[in-house]
Amino acid sequence: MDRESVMSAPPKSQSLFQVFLRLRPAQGMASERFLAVEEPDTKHTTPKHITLNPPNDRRRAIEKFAFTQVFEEDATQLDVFHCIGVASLVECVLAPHGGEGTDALLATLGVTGSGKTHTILGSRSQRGLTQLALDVVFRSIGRNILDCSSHPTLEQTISASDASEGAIFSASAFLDSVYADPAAPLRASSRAPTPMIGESYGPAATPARRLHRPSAFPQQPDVSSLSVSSDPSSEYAVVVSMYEVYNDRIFDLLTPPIKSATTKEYRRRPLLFKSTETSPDRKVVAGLRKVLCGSLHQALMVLEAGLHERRVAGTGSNSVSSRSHGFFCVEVKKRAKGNRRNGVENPWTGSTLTIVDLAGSERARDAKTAGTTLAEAGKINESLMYLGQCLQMQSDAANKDKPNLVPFRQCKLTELLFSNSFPSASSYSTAKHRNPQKAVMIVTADPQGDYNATSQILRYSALAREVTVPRIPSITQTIHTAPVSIPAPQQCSSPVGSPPLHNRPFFSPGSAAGPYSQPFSSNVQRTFSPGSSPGSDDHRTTMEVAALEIARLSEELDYLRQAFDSERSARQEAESHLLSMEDRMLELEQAIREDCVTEFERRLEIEMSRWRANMQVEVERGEEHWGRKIEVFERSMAATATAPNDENMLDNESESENKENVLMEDINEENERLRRDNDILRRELACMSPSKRMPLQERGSDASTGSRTKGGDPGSPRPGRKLNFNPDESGLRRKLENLRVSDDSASLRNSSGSTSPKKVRKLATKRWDANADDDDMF
Ligand SMILES: Nc1ncnc2c1ncn2[C@@H]1O[C@H](COP(=O)(O)OP(=O)(O)OP(=O)(O)O)[C@@H](O)[C@H]1O
Repeated sequence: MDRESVMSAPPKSQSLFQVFLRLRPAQGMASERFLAVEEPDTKHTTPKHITLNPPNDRRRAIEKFAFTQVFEEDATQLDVFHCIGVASLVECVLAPHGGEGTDALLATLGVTGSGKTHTILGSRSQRGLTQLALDVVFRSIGRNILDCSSHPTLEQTISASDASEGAIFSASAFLDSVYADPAAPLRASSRAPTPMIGESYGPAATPARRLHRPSAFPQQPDVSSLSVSSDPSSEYAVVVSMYEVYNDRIFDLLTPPIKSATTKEYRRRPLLFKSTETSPDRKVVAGLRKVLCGSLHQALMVLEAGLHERRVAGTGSNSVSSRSHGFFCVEVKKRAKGNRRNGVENPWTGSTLTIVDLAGSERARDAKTAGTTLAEAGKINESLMYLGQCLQMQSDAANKDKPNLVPFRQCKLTELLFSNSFPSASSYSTAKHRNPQKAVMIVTADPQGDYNATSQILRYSALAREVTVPRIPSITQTIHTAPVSIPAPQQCSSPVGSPPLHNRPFFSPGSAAGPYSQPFSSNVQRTFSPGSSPGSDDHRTTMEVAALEIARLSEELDYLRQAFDSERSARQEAESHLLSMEDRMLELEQAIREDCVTEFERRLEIEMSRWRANMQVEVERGEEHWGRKIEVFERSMAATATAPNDENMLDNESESENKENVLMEDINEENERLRRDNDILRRELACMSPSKRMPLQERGSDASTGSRTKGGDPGSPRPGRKLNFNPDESGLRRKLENLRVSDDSASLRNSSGSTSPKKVRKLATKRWDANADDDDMF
């Protein structure tokens, strides 16, 4: 099956991308050039093939790649614009012959710093393919374009027909919200580095800061003479939207970031790529902000605003390196001219030209990236690896009867690029069938840049590849021939461009073990040295096998190096995340500890003050009690001294002795009880460690419950009774009652010094001094 028949075959076997190669001119100190462009053969006028000569490594295979066309260093933006057929892509979108248009995709792919952004977005003096394509779109639609200012319902009708549930804005409203006063000083055009960390925005990039309106855009190259056909019976509206894929998530570039309530940082909300109610068979980026542009100038202003929000950073490989895959979408909406039918507006249909500036693959070692930028690079490399696999598969599918499934769901980038390129199951069943999108990929390369990274990109993006194994001199030859000259690599035995070129050994289809597990097979050209004798065939074969193995291993090594880079960056990302989590945990632990200490000290202080107050009450109570005792004793002594006559003397003496005995008895009892209480208090004080004590409330209730359950008087002292520290007044009073001397002494106190004779009992006499020790306790 030749290439033409492959391309015209039904969608299942269609190659999705035309692939062009653009070489970047040398800048600064040029190192050794490893890429050579082959002269076109007689049938072609433009070069299509390049050769990659591994620098300083004669053991590595020489690779030859075929592209739709190769643009050399001197090719201008206009050359690229014309040759890749941007005008025909625009024409497909405009659908000049009626009906729905065809979606078109234009993307750049390459190593970092190889010129992708230059090609797509141009520079301060040169327009890129995006600006040129927009120019052609507006020029071609001409007067058939509808504008919000002249058609007030335009916004509303477009919004109603929009499948992506986007928010439609008129250009004037959007630009007024983004740009400062038109009279404000001018800002140079083209993107500026945005100081963003992760997905948050630093103070310099807050939405409060409005941009300065660019006064003029570059006018070169000029395409004013170029316009393509549009449908004269239709009227058009142009809707522009922009988003980026950063760390595998989609962010709208035209929606301002929102300030987070918790972190106070400005953040964008990631969007979903999904099927909606109005587009069940097609995935769309849902919820995008879209701007209705009535002129080229408005569209360029929107582009400028979106580019300002795109993530870029300076790396060791490129001073303004794109850190995300940027998508710029020009939706051309179209409807039949004329009056409404039955009062209903004619329906809008539409096709989209999507222009993609992919972030470049990079090696951490060369780019000297670290932290967030290194983690970004890991994600970029990973998504580009998946893109490479998809390109490989779709190309293999184009050359086989039984197509392989393109694994485009592995990351957001490939989902966005491929998921709508194939007819969905539902669109097979329904009559409505969209034309498959037309896609052009421009691979950019620096012929003096990073050989390994360039070779890797070319391997999976080229339309075809051939490998020439270098001839390695035999050992005998080396010994017997002196001096030894390094033989030049053999040329391919078949010219590049012949039908088998569509085979690509890298990322072999159906290889479950990964891209590096498949040895070279189909298109390795075995080369034979013309000077070798037939007798050395065995040896030569062995050497060739060894050379093949070396080539395979070096390729495997390249892949592993790349995988290692991305793994390392992922690990570093995880490690930095872990570290920040550990810091957070330490902070939390510290805060909790401080809270605990404060709470503990507060409670301790409360306990101490309660304890001090109780002690004070006890001391006062004891003093009062002994005061009364002494008073009673003094009174009784005075009564004895003032006895009226001798006859009663004996009686009085005996009565006084009895009273004294009773008093001593009471005092002894009271002493006994107070000693017990005192012991209890001492014991309690001894074990009064704040951490071991129950909360006061609990203990208070325990004590009271305990005395109730024993059925006795809660106020009567018992061995083992706990002190009640209940802070409320009634508890305190109860406790004081418990500590009262006795009923007798209470009655003594109540009668204010008049001892009642009824309560006097005769008991064995006890010596006062025998109890003197008891007093020491107070
Ligand atoms: N064809 C060209 N002619 C002149 N200058 C070029 C060309 N291609 C690239 N450059 C210059 O090379 C530098 C790097 O180019 P650019 O930023 O486009 O690289 P990139 O591939 O987009 O890198 P990254 O992936 O890191 O964003 C820029 O200064 C750019 O102006």
